Amino acid sequence: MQITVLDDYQDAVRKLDCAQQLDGHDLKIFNNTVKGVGQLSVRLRDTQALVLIRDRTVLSRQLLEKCPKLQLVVQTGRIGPHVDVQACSDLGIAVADGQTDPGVTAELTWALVLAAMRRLPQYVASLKHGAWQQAGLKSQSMPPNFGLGQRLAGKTLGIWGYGRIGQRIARYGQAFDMRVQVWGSEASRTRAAEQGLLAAESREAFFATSDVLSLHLRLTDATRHLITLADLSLMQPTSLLVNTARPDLLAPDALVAALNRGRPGLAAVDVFEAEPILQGHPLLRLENAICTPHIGFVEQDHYEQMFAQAFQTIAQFAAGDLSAAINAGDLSPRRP
Ligand SMILES: NC(=O)C1=CN([C@@H]2O[C@H](COP(=O)(O)OP(=O)(O)OC[C@H]3O[C@@H](n4cnc5c(N)ncnc54)[C@H](O)[C@@H]3O)[C@@H](O)[C@H]2O)C=CC1
Ligand SMILES: O=CC(=O)O
Repeated sequence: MQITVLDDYQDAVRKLDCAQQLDGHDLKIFNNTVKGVGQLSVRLRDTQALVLIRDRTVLSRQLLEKCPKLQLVVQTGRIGPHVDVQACSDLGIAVADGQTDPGVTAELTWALVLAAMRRLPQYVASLKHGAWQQAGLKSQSMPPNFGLGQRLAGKTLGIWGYGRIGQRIARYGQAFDMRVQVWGSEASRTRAAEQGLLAAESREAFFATSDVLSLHLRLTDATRHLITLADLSLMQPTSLLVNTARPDLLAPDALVAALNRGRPGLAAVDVFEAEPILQGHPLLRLENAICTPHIGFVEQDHYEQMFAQAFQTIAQFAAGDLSAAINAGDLSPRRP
């Protein structure tokens, strides 16, 4: 089979042990992202199995119709709205997705929380420049007391999106002796209350009382631009907003505007509207924002797990086994 891996922007796949599973197949790996249907269809003209990393490539009906040999789409992680599964089914293309480990993103989220609350990037940078600023960082561009950092114990952690990752975040928050509160659907709040957490009384109270507010919603039509500047403006000047979920959960430009107003006082962000983030993006310039290059899922063992699962699905498919396809029962008979 000709197997194409799109968006391997970290050039990771060739280095993985599990890539050996694809020996004997014609493997094409692209580590630059192209978005136009025209360019992508040229790239995918002879592809029979396609491996997608995250949701950078939109597989629209228009594109899929221009991929005459495509038989299988495999996502490393959950399929999202970027894949038109109905169009795949209509065209006889099997679609399979995989599990990511929620703990991997939860750990990165906590790395960001600790780094932001204790001002690690600033302390590390200042020490590298020869300054031993043990009594607090001093910089004209920082608000008063910014450089002293804040402890977690006794503070309130707010979680919106009490799913796989959100529930890990809650457990780790309890381990730091934080008061954990959940906002979101009635079901999420009920589940949180059953598990001994607090269910926030209102959206306003949730934003106003969370010292660390972490987003773990999925991006859907219902959650797109759900969080507004008005919500963020309710946060305290000492509070931290963390987004390792999706950028479009927030209204466009709301976070930068809110940080510029000092409410919340801090942000930690792993996901951006345009990735790679454009140099000169305001979030990269703001002293009170920590940014990482979408590495919530990036970790050695996790890469092996995600790709091993994807490559196993391809090997099964090549052997005629369709059991991993989420649309197996719905496939048009035009393709095997
Ligand atoms: N930074 C990174 O590398 C990674 C980011 N992610 C992102 O983390 C987020 C969470 O992922 P998981 O925990 O695996 O997802 P999940 O599906 O287990 O949980 C998502 C939560 O969103 C809630 N939700 C969905 N629609 C909602 C709505 N209309 N209103 C209120 N709540 C709603 C669900 O009830 C659920 O509690 C996703 O956005 C995912 O894309 C996931 C893995 C890695
Ligand atoms: O951002 C990564 C994901 O799995 O979602």
